Amino acid sequence: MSSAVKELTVGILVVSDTAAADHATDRAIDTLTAVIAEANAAITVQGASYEWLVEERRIVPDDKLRIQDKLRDWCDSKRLSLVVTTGGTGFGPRDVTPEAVSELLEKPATGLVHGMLAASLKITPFAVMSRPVAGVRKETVIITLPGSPKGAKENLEAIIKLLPHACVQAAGSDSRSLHSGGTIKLEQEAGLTGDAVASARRSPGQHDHHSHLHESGGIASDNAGSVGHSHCGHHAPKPRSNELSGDVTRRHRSSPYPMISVAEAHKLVAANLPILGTTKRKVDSSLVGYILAEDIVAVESVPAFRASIVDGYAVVHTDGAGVYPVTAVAHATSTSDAAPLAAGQIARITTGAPLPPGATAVVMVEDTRIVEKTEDEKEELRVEILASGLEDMENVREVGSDVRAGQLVLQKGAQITGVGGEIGLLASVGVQEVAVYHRPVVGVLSTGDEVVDHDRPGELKLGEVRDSNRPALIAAIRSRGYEAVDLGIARDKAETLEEVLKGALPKVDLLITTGGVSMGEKDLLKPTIERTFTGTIHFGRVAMKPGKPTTFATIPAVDDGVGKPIFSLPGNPASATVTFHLFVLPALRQLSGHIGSERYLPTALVTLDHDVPLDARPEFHRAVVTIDKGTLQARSTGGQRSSRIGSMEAANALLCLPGLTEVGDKRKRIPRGDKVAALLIGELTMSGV
Ligand SMILES: Nc1nc2c(c(=O)[nH]1)N[C@H]1C(S)=C(S)[C@@H](COP(=O)(O)OP(=O)(O)OC[C@H]3O[C@@H](n4cnc5c(N)ncnc54)[C@H](O)[C@@H]3O)O[C@H]1N2
Ligand code: MOO
Ligand SMILES: [Mg+2]
Repeated sequence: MSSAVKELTVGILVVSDTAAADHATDRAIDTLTAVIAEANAAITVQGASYEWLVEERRIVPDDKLRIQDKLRDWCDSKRLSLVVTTGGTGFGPRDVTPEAVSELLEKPATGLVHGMLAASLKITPFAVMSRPVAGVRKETVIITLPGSPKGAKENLEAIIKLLPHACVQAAGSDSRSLHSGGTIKLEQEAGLTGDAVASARRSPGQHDHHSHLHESGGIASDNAGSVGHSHCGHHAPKPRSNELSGDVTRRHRSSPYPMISVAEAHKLVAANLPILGTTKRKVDSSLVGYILAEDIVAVESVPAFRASIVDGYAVVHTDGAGVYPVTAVAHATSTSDAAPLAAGQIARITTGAPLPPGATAVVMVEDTRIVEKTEDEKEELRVEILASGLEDMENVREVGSDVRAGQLVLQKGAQITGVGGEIGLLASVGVQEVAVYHRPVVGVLSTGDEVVDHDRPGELKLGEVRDSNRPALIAAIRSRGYEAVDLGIARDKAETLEEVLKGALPKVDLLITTGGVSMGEKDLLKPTIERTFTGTIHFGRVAMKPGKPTTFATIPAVDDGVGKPIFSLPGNPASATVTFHLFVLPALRQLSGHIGSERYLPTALVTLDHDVPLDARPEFHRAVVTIDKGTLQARSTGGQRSSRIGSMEAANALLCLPGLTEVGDKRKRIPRGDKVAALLIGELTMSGV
């Protein structure tokens, strides 16, 4: 495959004892990756277009041999175009980077050193305390940057515009290190920790994420970017996934997807969902779950007439206590001209009935006594009013006293709940149709040669697995009021997957697939999304258990439609259901009009009924939360292995447990009685019921 844009591959080597001991302390990789990504716009050298591609990131201690080892690998074997080191350039006894680099350089590049120093001196006189070196080894340009992310950034920015020229020259015109866009390097290798440092390819303006295993597994606060189409004029990143060729020796041996935190994943989802349109719907029970796309004002007043609040007698309130003739009867039916009431008269009236003209209050029947009846005893002729000191309009609902015509009754963004209040309100004020946000239609696809329909008769053959993900997810989707389209099972063949996705995408607003997202050679989803559908994979690994390979991608809009979000969830059944509740449900809620933190399921602090062990990764531990004398008590559902769908049985909460890396290895369990945050995924029940 050839392309006009050639790649200049980059390695970032952080030299720091501190960062090597705890990768979480490193900020340089993110900073430098961002500088490089920003420099990517329109690089041309001798008429050819290039782009930077950060292919290696590594953290090593201040150790000359370790530094040199990496440099030899990156320059001699991997033939990267550029290596930037950061750290170890000071005067301290452990600062050895310039020495380590100098010994390996074949050609020094004093000009680059001058450029960096001159730029730094403009900012701080302390630049003289830095000892940068730069030069060429084989086809690779190497530069050393100071250790502080700020200093490293300033130095790199000072020379980055010139570096493409230096790299192209160092490589020779058709060097093997200038890869055509779209090719994958076979030599790509694992990061030092696998998780902590992974290579990523990003286009300018896109965020880059490397591991933050220490970050909380909790829910992102609502500071996501604007919601819109996924391709906002940026060109898509180059595919990172395995090739579709099926050649097992060409697959990755470490995941090319950076491990990001749950909070980062939430932000990426929120920022990359499309906006679905609005639609008009009748006010009836089918409106439950929809979110209003307009402010609603009352068409009519409630009550529409002056109405009695009680059963009793309409009176002129100034008449006071005494015996009065009953001159009329007012029932709660539609009557035209009711007979007017004069002072000294009363009229029998029922709750909700219109007050006769002239009446100014109603006395409850309990506060009256019959004085005289008709001969057949069917009607009352005279009644004694026992109550005195009545107020004007006592026991009367004035016209519009509940809601006035024209009054705002529901605001745009309000959800029509199954509790009934909103539908009742709309119905009462004469609103018969409302504009609501479209509710996403969700396609659910299982993948895997081993997966068979759950209701297939007969025994399972060796290796076969009944499809539990599809029925479980479809049930979860429908129970939340969204339409689910059952897309069946796709076999592990690139063409099949492609065909199924092509057929399904136009029919759905969001697609969920399960299986085939990890490291197996039959894990075809990521390459199919990236290569066949030119989709963008926003993340392909999340620091969480279960659900590590959770993948979120968007496929660009075709014609004048909107882009389609795809969640490729892990095949393991507990992983699929947990990640559905954690990521997909908030996405569905956002698509259907929930804004801000409302898109997330609620969380509450719950008290542990027993000790809970911690995992290395932040864990979403399935639990049953019950209300016990007003407090929330949590009990684990037992074995939490990702394959065990039984861990979701009866679960109504996911305990958000920190990873061991976050709490320090000493605290291996959270003791009984401690409170932890729990994501409430189901209804709460009373304990002992
Ligand atoms: N070398 C590595 N292997 C694995 C890693 C890793 O990081 N490196 N991650 C593991 C984790 S964590 C998970 S989770 C799984 C995810 O696997 P995939 O998403 O690729 O899913 P499959 O390989 O297709 O299947 C996994 C498992 O789930 C069963 N499955 C699949 N679909 C269904 C279904 N619809 N209903 C019921 N069960 C299903 C399937 O038979 C497998 O047993 O990868 C680990 N591997
Ligand atoms: O992340 Mo996987 O879902 O633990 O088994
Ligand atoms: Mg797999």
